[in-house]
Amino acid sequence: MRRIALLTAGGDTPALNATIFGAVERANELRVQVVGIIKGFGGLLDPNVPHLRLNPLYSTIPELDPRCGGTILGSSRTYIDDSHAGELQLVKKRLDQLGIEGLICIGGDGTLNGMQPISQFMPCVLAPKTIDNDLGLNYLDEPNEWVREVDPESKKEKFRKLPSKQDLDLEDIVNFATPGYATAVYVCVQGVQRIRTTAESHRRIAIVEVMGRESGYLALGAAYGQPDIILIPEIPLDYERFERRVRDLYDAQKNVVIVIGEGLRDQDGKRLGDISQSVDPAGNIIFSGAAEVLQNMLVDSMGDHYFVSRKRHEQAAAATFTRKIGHTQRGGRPIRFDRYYATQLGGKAVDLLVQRQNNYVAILQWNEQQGFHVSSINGNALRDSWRGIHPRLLHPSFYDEHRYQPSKLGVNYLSRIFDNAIGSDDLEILREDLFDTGHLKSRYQSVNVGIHKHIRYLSSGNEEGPIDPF
Ligand SMILES: Nc1ncnc2c1ncn2[C@@H]1O[C@H](COP(=O)(O)OP(=O)(O)OP(=O)(O)O)[C@@H](O)[C@H]1O
Ligand SMILES: O=P(O)(O)OC[C@H]1O[C@](O)(CO)[C@@H](O)[C@@H]1O
Repeated sequence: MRRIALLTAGGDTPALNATIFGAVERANELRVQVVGIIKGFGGLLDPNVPHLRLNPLYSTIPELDPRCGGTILGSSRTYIDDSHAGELQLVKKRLDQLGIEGLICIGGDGTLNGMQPISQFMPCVLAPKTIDNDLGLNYLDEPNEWVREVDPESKKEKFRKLPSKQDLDLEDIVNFATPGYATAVYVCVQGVQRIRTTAESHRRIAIVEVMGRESGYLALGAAYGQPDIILIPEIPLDYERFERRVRDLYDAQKNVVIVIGEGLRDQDGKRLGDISQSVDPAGNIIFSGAAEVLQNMLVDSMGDHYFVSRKRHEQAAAATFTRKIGHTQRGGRPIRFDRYYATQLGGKAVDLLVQRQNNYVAILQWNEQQGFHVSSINGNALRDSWRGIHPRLLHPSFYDEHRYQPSKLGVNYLSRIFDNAIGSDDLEILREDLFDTGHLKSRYQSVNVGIHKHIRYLSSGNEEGPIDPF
């Protein structure tokens, strides 16, 4: 393979540039040219196909820094409709015009779905990324535990995961952790710790919402910040029991810190934050505040009287507050775990592609004997009976729903990832860089400005035949 393309799709993560870097460095060694496609699958749907050379003369462009968060290629959730034959034909034609022989998509479960139709006409490999840590399987048989149902009201097709049929063994997990997850947890933990001391001082109940639309991995990881209660999307909220626990904790310690995953559901399976019906281009529902809904429930059921009787607050509303860690989870410098394994997974994706392992996924595995190591799996192994790929849900054995905390196995899982996740340079950068006086004197230099100068468009080449971007 002489020339490959690479794109990043879905929500960004702090480790995307590290994955791109790993892929480009490996391509340099193998003398493979790498073309970056701008803004995910959207770049392939755009008739101009904005793209850039990532390694002219087999040397990586200086703008590609594995220590910088985000993606220099930009990302989108633009949907390629494979039922629209003409759309796929256009994508094929455009990739052919660029002389592309294989495609690496860096993304999560959605991106792997989006890659499927393209892999019908061109070798494709997925390099994993997602802060949600939901790309992969708890065990190989898991795709067979999804069932298809038709919603009686909307008549729309829905997929539901049946209860796990298998106990979990950490060594069975397919893709133990995904680049982006560790840094996002690092940010959540710092957020929870900072919220705690102010909740303590002001005798308040804090509800901290973290991302993870389907899966509770981020909420579970936030346990390092020692919240009192963790609520995850996989376990429907038993409100009465939860409220009793909140009262007990508040009586004892005059403050409570609660972490909730944004996709938290009630007993009827309805998501608390799902109060708007809007969806993004990938079809994901845009959530609008599970934390606020939970706060309102506490305000209503505990009432002002509860807080007044304890001489702590005049009103329940003033005694409770919500904070979303929000997009800070997705941004900034990746910590060592992410940098190191993202780079390796990028390199592995190039190896798989040049070996023409079509529709393969580069994965990060863990076992007692080897520790973490990169490996691969055929994308078909992640597909259900209807050929769809689903987000990996947090296995119930990772969570102790009675204590609202990680279970023993959950602690074991997290400690494999986080025991050694931070490098000394991650700490040193704080001391050296955060209060650099230079930051006060110079404006932020966006990498987009430099990258923009490299971007080329298909329309500037010969539309009829292959163009040579190199
Ligand atoms: N079922 C699907 N079929 C075709 N394309 C899909 C499908 N699901 C998602 N995609 C496309 O894949 C891309 C990424 O999807 P999505 O936004 O769900 O993110 P992701 O890859 O799951 O990563 P993350 O969860 O970290 O955001 C989008 O461009 C989206 O349109
Ligand atoms: O950046 P957006 O489009 O608001 O997406 C937010 C979503 O992206 C993710 O970070 C990754 O899919 C989710 O955890 C979150 O729900």
